[in-house]
Amino acid sequence: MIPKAHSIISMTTLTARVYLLCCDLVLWACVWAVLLRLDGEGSLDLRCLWDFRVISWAGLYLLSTLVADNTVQPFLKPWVALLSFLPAVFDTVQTMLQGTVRGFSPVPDPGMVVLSSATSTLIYVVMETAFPHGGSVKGSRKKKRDEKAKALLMRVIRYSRPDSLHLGAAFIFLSLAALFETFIPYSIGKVVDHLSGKYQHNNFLWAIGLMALCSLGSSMFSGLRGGMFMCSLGRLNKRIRHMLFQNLMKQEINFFEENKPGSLTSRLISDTDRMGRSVAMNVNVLLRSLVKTCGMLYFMLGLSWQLTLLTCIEMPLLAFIQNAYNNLYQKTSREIQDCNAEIAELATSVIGSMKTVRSCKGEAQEQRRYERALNRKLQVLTRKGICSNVHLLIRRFITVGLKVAMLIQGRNLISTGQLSSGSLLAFVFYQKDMVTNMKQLVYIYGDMLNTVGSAVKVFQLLDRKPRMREEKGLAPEKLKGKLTFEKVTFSYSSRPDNKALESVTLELSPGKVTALVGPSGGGKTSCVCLLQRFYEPQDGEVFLDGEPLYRYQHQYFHQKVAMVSQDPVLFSGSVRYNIEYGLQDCTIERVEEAARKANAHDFICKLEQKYDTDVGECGDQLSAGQKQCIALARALIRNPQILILDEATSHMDCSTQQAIQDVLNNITDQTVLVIAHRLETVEKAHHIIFMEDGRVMEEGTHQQLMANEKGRYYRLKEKLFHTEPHPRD
Ligand SMILES: Nc1ncnc2c1ncn2[C@@H]1O[C@H](COP(=O)(O)OP(=O)(O)OP(=O)(O)O)[C@@H](O)[C@H]1O
Repeated sequence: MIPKAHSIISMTTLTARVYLLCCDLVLWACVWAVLLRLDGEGSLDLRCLWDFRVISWAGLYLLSTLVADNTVQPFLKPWVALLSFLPAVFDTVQTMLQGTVRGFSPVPDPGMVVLSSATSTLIYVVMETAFPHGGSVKGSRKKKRDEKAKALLMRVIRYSRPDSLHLGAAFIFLSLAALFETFIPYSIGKVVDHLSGKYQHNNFLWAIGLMALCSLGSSMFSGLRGGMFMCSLGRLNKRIRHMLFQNLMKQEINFFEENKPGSLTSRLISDTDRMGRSVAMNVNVLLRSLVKTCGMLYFMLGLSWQLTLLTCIEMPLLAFIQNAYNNLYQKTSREIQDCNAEIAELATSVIGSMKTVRSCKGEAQEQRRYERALNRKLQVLTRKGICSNVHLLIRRFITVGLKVAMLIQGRNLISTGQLSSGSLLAFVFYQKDMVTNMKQLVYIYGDMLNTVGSAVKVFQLLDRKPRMREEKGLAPEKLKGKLTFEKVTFSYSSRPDNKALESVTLELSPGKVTALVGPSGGGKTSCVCLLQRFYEPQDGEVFLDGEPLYRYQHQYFHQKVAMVSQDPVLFSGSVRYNIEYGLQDCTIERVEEAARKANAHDFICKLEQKYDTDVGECGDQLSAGQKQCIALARALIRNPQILILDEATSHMDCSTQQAIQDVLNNITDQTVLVIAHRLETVEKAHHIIFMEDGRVMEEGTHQQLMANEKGRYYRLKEKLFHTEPHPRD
């Protein structure tokens, strides 16, 4: 409170006030001088007085934001509002009490100015005490949240900049539609007046024509406006999704391990959609409501200022209730979003691993998990429903009460001849529309801040920088392919305490086949992952031809390094598409040659549409061995300098394995790394590295390692390779 109290009496506040007062004085004087010249009396009727006050308030409000800083503004703004409206309210109430309408001066009483200052100070102090704006932790947190939401909203709007042409056209159609719509109740009132008074055919026809024109115009421009906004929404959605997907593609593998596919797809699909809606839909409704409200206010004041005043009482009450409801709504919406992401993730993971679930008899357990997730969502939805109903009830109560008061006052005005029955009917239409519009205005603001919650998640993904060292674009024409691990230590981010590799030093030479062997969990696949730059080592470095891997250009590097894994991933599409994946302008001859080398050509030719046969979702229509053959062909077609086979032949039959062995035997200048449990492959490797517990334990040729009868390789060979073929191969 102390800094606030200080701001109330500070010199800055006083200077700003004096400055604004002077500006207002100039305005009063100008209007007064114009009036004196026009009618010689210098007075206005009540409606013009209100119009003038609204305009002067808007001007002073704008000025106050320009001349004062953030600390002074919260105090200055209520003062500006009071200074502008208090004299008009005073004149209006006095007129209501006395029942006579007289001329009103645009220049307020000096006492009124003092009263405005005193009242605004008092209101400010009371409000600050009752609802601390920035003083309390909760208050400042809410303020910060709102500011953040507004900043995000502005960012969403900035993304709509390329659609400014569409949005501009939409705004023109919107204004025209709102204008025509505003005229409809007025024209209905005129029709009723012509029917109830003395009938004049021409006037009646004119009124009917006006009504028809307004309805037609409103429908036509509404349609055009809707179409334009939908088009902008579609374009914005497409842009955001594309950018998001582009950024997702750049992320390191760790990111995809930390974020489940379900929640990422939810961000990509529903959150981008919600975010887009916050702009196109809400801005559409917001602008339409704003334009309509201004137009209707003008007509309503023209029909009866007393009834307009009654209508205006409803607004702050509804706004207050809506504000409270918006906070609750935002909270529950966030919870529902989380529940949806959880449900989607659960369903995706279970459906994606149905075979495992079935073989482990996990159906009942998964059903229970899914039901629990659904129940959580149901609870939040029920809570949301109850809040919404209570909110609706209170709103109805206020609306009905004020409508009754308005009709009683309308009846009084008709009996004193101040209002025609047609005008009352028109007013009732306006009032109904006005309340709906105002509700929409308040609701839309809340909903915009609310949908911004989705924007937060989308922007978080959009702004995320991949946690990989920036590549330096190295792409030498000639690559030897010498790979070296120098004291590499690495742990996965999900298990930072478990060292998958510890101070590993090894070398893979060009023209040689190196085999990595060792017990399960020894670190063989982790080596391969580092070689592929899926992860970065915490310590040490992996070099290719003496340069750290990260220095190489991404495209270049993956063109030179090809890998076939134990469970290769095929994409839904033809066999040919899968073999030439990522290559451009690849001839069928090259595809066939690669397939022949991988011993895949024969079985492909037996397929119904040969190379054009669809392999199904993830290659489901092929056997595991056939998938490995196609993956091998995909690697060989690239003619890579470095070929990695991670138990790549484990599902292949003996003849295929033999064919692969032939490929390996014919290696001349390529660097080949194999992880295999098959004796022949390992035996024939030029160099064998034995890994255990993330460390290199032994290395050498088969003969060298077998010479040590107490060695780990010897024992492993005895244990695993005593029968041929090995069960895993
Ligand atoms: N994605 C992962 N997240 C966390 N830890 C992992 C991950 N992958 C492997 N590990 C751990 O890293 C260590 C080395 O595993 P790695 O897969 O490299 O062994 P491997 O020798 O290839 O085993 P296998 O022969 O069974 O394939 C193990 O302790 C393993 O539990």
